[in-house]
Amino acid sequence: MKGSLAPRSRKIAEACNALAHLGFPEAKVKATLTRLAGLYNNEWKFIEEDNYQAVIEILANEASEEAQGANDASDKRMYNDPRALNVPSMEAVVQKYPIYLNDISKGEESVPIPLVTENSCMELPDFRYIKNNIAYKDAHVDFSINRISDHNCCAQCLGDCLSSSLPCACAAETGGEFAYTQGGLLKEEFLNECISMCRDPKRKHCYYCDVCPLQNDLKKKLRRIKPCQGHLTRKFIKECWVKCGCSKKCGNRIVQRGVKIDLQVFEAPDGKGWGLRSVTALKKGTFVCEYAGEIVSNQELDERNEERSTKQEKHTYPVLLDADWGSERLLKDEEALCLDGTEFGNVARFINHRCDDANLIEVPVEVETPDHHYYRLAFFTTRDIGPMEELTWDYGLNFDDKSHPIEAFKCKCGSSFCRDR
Ligand SMILES: C[S@@+](CC[C@H](N)C(=O)[O-])C[C@H]1O[C@@H](n2cnc3c(N)ncnc32)[C@H](O)[C@@H]1O
Repeated sequence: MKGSLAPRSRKIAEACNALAHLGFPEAKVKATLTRLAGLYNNEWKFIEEDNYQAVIEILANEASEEAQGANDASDKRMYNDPRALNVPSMEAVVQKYPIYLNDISKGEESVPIPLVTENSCMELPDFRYIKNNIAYKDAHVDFSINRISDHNCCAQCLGDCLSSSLPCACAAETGGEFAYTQGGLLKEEFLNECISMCRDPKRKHCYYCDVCPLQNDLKKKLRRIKPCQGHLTRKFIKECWVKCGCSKKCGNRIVQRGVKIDLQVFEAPDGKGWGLRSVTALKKGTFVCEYAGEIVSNQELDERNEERSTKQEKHTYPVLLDADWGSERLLKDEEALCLDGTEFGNVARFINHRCDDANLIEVPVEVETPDHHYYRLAFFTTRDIGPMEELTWDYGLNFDDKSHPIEAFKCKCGSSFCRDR
C-alpha cells in the first residue's frame, strides 16, 4: 500500500520504537535486528518475543563488552560512561532481569545453570537436582561391568575412536558408523531419521505388544484392559564407556560428559511457567542435556500418578523407556521402566512441550549397560537455534486421552501443528 512501510521496515521501526526508552542508539538496534532476522530466518515472532528480550540482551552484552575491551578510544569514551549516551549498562539490564539463582544444579553440572526472572512471585518447584539417573526400589537395572561383553566395547582402541579410519565395535549399534561428527554434533542423516520416525503420522515405526507391560498390573486387569497404544521404536546411540580402551575425551562420549552449553531457566511466554533456553546460538544436532530422574517401574509410576492426580500442580511428564520394547522378550514388571523427574530431576524438567515441530528431540543412548530396557535419554537440537530461543520438546501427549490419571494441560505451544484443538 502506498505510504505505508514494507513489513520488514515496519518491524524494524516498531522495534526501534519499543527499545528507544532503554536508550539504545537506533543504528545499533537496526544492526542487531538485521543480524537476528538473518539468524532466525526472518521469523519475527522470535525477535519480538518477551518484549524484544533477545535483542535487549545482545545489545547490552555488546555495550558491556565494548566498554570493557574496545581499544578504540572513541568507543571507550562512548561506553565508559553509559549515561553520556544513555546506553544502559549490563548491570542495569541484570537489574531488569535479575538472576534469582546462580545455579539451579548447585554445582552438579560443570557449567552453572542460572534461573532468571523479572517476576519474583514465581516459585521454584520443590525438587532435588541430580545429574544422573538413580534407581528407585525394585526397578531392575544392572550396571555390573561383567555384563559388558567384548563385542559391546572397544577394549583395543586408543585415543579418539572418531579419528580412526575404521569404526570401532561401539559403532556397530549405529549401523557401523558413529552417530557423532568430529565437531561433536549428531550426524545430520542420523538426526533426520530420528526426526522423521518420531513425526511420522502413519506410526509405521510403532511396535504394538500382545501383552503390553503398561496394562500388566492387577488393578488394570480388574478394570478393562486397553489394547496396546503402540511404542515408538527409536534409533539408539551407543557411546564408548569404561571398558573401552579409548580416552575419556573420545568423540564417541558426548552425552556422558553432561551439559556443556550455557542454559538458563527463565519465565516462559504465554503463562507456561518456567522454561529453558540457551544463551548462545546452537547448531542443529547439538547435545543439550539428558532427561534425568528416578528410574521407576511402570507399576510404581501408576501408583505415583494416582496420588498426584488429586493434586492441582504443574506436572513433570515422566518418560517411558520403551524405545526397544519390540525386540525385548516379554518384560517383567520391574523391567518395564520409566524416568520420573518430579522429585529428583535435572534441568530437563523445565523444558516445555511443543506439538510436533519442537526444536529438541529425545534420543536413547546406551552407555553403561547393553540392556535396552534401561537407557539414557538425551536431547539434541532438531535445527539451528538462535540465542535466547526457548527450547521445547514434544512430550508425545495425546490430548484426547481422557482416561489418563493426570489430566493434560491446555496446550499453549503456539505451533501450527498443535494437537490440542
Ligand atoms: C515438565 S514441566 C515444564 C516446566 C514448567 N513450565 C515449570 O514451570 O516447572 C510441565 C508443565 O509445564 C507446563 N507446560 C509445558 N508445556 C506447556 C504448553 N505447551 N502449554 C501450556 N503449559 C505447558 C504445564 O503446566 C506442564 O504441566
